[in-house]
Amino acid sequence: MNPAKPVRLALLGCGTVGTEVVRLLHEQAEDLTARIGAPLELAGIAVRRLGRERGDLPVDPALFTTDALGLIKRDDVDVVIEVVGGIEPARTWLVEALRAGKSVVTANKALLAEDGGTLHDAAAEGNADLYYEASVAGAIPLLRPMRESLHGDRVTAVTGIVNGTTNFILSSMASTGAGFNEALEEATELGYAEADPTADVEGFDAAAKAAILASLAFHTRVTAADVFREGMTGVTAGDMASAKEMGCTIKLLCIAQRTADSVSVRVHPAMIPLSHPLAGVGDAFNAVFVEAEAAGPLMFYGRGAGGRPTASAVLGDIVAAARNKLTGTRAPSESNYAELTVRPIGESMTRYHISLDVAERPGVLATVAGVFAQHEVSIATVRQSGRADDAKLVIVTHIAPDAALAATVESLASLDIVRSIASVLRVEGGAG
Ligand SMILES: NC(=O)c1ccc[n+]([C@@H]2O[C@H](COP(=O)([O-])OP(=O)(O)OC[C@H]3O[C@@H](n4cnc5c(N)ncnc54)[C@H](O)[C@@H]3O)[C@@H](O)[C@H]2O)c1
Ligand SMILES: N[C@@H](CCO)C(=O)O
Ligand code: NA
Repeated sequence: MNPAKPVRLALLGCGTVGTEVVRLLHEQAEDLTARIGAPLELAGIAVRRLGRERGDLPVDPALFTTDALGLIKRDDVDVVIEVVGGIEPARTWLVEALRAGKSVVTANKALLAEDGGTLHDAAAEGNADLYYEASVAGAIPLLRPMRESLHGDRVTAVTGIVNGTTNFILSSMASTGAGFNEALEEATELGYAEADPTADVEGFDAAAKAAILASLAFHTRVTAADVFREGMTGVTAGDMASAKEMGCTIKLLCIAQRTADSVSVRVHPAMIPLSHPLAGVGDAFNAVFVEAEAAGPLMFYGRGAGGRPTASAVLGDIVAAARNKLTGTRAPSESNYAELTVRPIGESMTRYHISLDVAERPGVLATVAGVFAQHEVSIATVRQSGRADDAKLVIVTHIAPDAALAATVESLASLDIVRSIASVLRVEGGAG
């Protein structure tokens, strides 16, 4: 029997993830051929600069090029793999590939969340596959279940830890008392962080992933701009200690919820009880809970970052795209029929943990309690610790609209008996 014609790949980017894609393609070549029914062949690897030492990579140095667009346009390229990142020139490259009917495999959550619609439209125009499993939760097979297995059910909520870098930092702060900068430096050395780690610690990366997850879960286009985002750089060792006193820990959570006609999507630090399954998710691991009406609660867990774990997800998409090329079939296209409106953060129901430094005077507690009553926010617990002429109040509320909780904090800040608002953290998962 004639050997099947190879499926030819163009790899764009050869960094933390790209180098591991090259290694896995080499290490698993025989098995991949058996699974696909044809060999995979690298047609070229686009890099930013030639000549950089890549001697340890099992690949012909002649494959490297700085002309990514020229590589994409070659007739002998069937599948384009993008692991460069950023919005441009990645968007231009992928639109060119998709419109030309070439399958695309990408890990680029920033681009998918910023302008996924353009990519999906180009895929429809070129009748091409667009796969992006690696863009959310790294190695975890999460997106294909969301865009295939759960398409017969009604997903109502997706909650989880979807950024490995910040989970590594928060877990280090909670377990070893490590400082923020020290933990971020280690996460960067381990290959978890984005090229600009601000994307991780300010919540942009998690917000991008939340938008992608919400779009798939709720069959409606959600972009990064629709996601309420608060990073974790404001989380202090004091917050972590206060959480521990309450039998809690602090995680950067992504929370996407839908009602009949709308969705709300938010990313922010939150206090969760140590008994919550997400509390035990450490290091750069991710974990995502999906609530579906027929299936009930589902949990996905695994390595959310790192070159090799992420390359596993990229390879899975490459195999799927290659199989489709051989059989002339196509991945499920975008499903955005629901066209749901996006609710503002103020309508989200949550609880707050508020730490105040107040003057040590009679009536302070009554005045503070009056502010909560004024905004119709019910107080669940108050802890007070006095010092010479000032005191610390730690207040945990019952559930209330975020707008009422935020207005309460604003009113407290204007009181002269409130020296400072040391911290404000949302409380999720039945904490406190
Ligand atoms: N690192 C992870 O754990 C991880 C996990 C999931 C998704 N991702 C995503 O995968 C993508 C790549 O991430 P990474 O960690 O490998 O980043 P990286 O910075 O290690 O690698 C990106 C590579 O692209 C190259 N590059 C930049 N501009 C280029 C250009 N114009 N032409 C060719 N090459 C160019 C850079 O030189 C670099 O080698 C990003 O979108 C990232 O968000 C990363
Ligand atoms: N910087 C990202 C990489 C994985 O998407 C993270 O830490 O989760
Ligand atoms: Na994934």
